[in-house]
Amino acid sequence: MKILTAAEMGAADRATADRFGVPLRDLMERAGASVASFVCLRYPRALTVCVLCGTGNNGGDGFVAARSLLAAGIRVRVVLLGEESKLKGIAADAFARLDRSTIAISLVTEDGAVAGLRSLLDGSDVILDAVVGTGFKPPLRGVAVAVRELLTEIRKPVMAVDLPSGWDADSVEPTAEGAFRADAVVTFTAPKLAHLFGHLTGSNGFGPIVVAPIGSPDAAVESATGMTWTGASKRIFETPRVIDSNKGMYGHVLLVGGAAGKAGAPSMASLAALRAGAGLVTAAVPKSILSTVALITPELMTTPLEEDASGAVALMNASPERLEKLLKKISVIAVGPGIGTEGEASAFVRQLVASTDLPLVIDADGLNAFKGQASLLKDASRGGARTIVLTPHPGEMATLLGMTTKEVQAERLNLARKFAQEHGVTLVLKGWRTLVAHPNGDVAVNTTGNPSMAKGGSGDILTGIVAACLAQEKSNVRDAVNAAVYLHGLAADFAAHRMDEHTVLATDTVAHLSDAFRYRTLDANGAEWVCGLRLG
Ligand SMILES: NC(=O)C1=CN([C@@H]2O[C@H](COP(=O)(O)OP(=O)(O)OC[C@H]3O[C@@H](n4cnc5c(N)ncnc54)[C@H](OP(=O)(O)O)[C@@H]3O)[C@@H](O)[C@H]2O)[C@@H](O)CC1
Ligand SMILES: [K+]
Repeated sequence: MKILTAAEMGAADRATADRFGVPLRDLMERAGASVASFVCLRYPRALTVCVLCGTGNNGGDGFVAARSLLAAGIRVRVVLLGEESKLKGIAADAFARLDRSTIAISLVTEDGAVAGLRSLLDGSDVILDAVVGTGFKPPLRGVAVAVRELLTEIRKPVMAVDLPSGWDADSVEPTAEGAFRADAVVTFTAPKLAHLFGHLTGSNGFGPIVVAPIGSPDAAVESATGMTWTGASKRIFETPRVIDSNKGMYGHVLLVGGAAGKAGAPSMASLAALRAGAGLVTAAVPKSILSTVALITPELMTTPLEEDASGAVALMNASPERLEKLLKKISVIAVGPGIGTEGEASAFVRQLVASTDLPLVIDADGLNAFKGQASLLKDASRGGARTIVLTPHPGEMATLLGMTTKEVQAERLNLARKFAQEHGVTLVLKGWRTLVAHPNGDVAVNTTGNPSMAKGGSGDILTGIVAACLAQEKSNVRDAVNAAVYLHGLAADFAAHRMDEHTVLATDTVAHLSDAFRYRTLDANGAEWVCGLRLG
């Protein structure tokens, strides 16, 4: 699923009309109807809905939604914010089609009249915000400002049509000064940048944002930014496995990590790789922790690595003879969890990365082994011809780039894209809205995950899931990594839903992977939930 700018959305709408013969009026009809359907699905007990409409086409969607809600047996009140004479084209037509004998319409043209809306809003079960959408550029002006202030005082759910009014559709910032509050958003055809980057819904940004199809064919939707949504890639894991499956078909993950006293990280990564569907998982860890790592689950195979004097993985493990033995029949290597930077560990990691053609996932201190030497990763990836996936958190990314974490966070999107392109790697930059930057410059934005993941072990679990997804989908690196990131956050969302977010452990996320794999993002109306956990 592509992510569009406001201009690209407008172009898609026009192309739908001009090249595919679907009148804009029909698009508006479907947009309004899909908003009404979502209200009925989300708020089945709503008896009265108030629709706040602007004078542009966003307001037009609101008029159509009002008509559809009435047809569904809901009492509807429409408030037009602005002069009726400003309505034009399809929005004016939609307004004219409202039956004033069944729908009460209020006109509000000046600030002084806004206070009078309070009882109307208080008496509604749901409020629809159809004031401005993708045609808006900040700052908000006119009566819309007073209405926004009034809404902050009213404790009724607000559902935004297309965008919460006041958000710039092209914003990649997490917050927007002066935007309407929203508990849910229904947008159309494709998400815009703000839908995936912003905290649009609820106090934490966890309310639903759904994308309703309204009749624009894929060929009419073009994006120049190369931005996509990770969730769409999860489809690759939604078809049942072939009936005569065997473990050889789902790959053999070799998890390399650990050090004396650091058995937890490789154990958790291995467990996650098994749960995420790898056919076989072997943990190669220093021999002094091998028996501890093996205890994580009996399905895990283990192989001992020699230790140096500090208890770290010794460089001799990367000799050609030892590597040949270690990597036999392996499909994906994940290196880094718990490996540390003591002793010979970093030299071992660099030697391993340089000595094999196998797909690699590099995490944690596996990444820190390349501090000041990121060009070695470029050499190893051979311009993207070989699969290397890096999974840094912002601090590890900062180390790789020789920058501060703050500088990385300020430029996440551009830095991730540039690094992936320049080094020919797939880069997973973790954090709120994890980014998956691909070697060709495309970037997928992830919308799952929550603050319960801010705990030791989360990164190790992701490493295991990425490796397992790659092992199962070796020829489809892009979808495998996007899906892994999405599934990891989704499993944590299920864990946080069932438990208090403070109490969720990284291994609880593994325990909820099954919910994540079974989850479907399409609702009964055919709308795609790009944000928010769809339950029931
Ligand atoms: N294109 C299509 O085919 C389809 C489009 N669809 C729908 O159309 C929406 C886009 O419609 P749009 O382009 O008319 O813009 P829109 O968001 O209503 O804003 C324009 C209005 O806002 C006003 N306004 C502007 N800035 C403002 C400010 N700072 N502060 C206050 N007001 C401000 C501006 O007032 P003016 O500047 O004229 O005084 C004008 O009245 C899109 O979000 C989707 O919902 C769907 O039906 C599917 C088919
Ligand atoms: K809106």
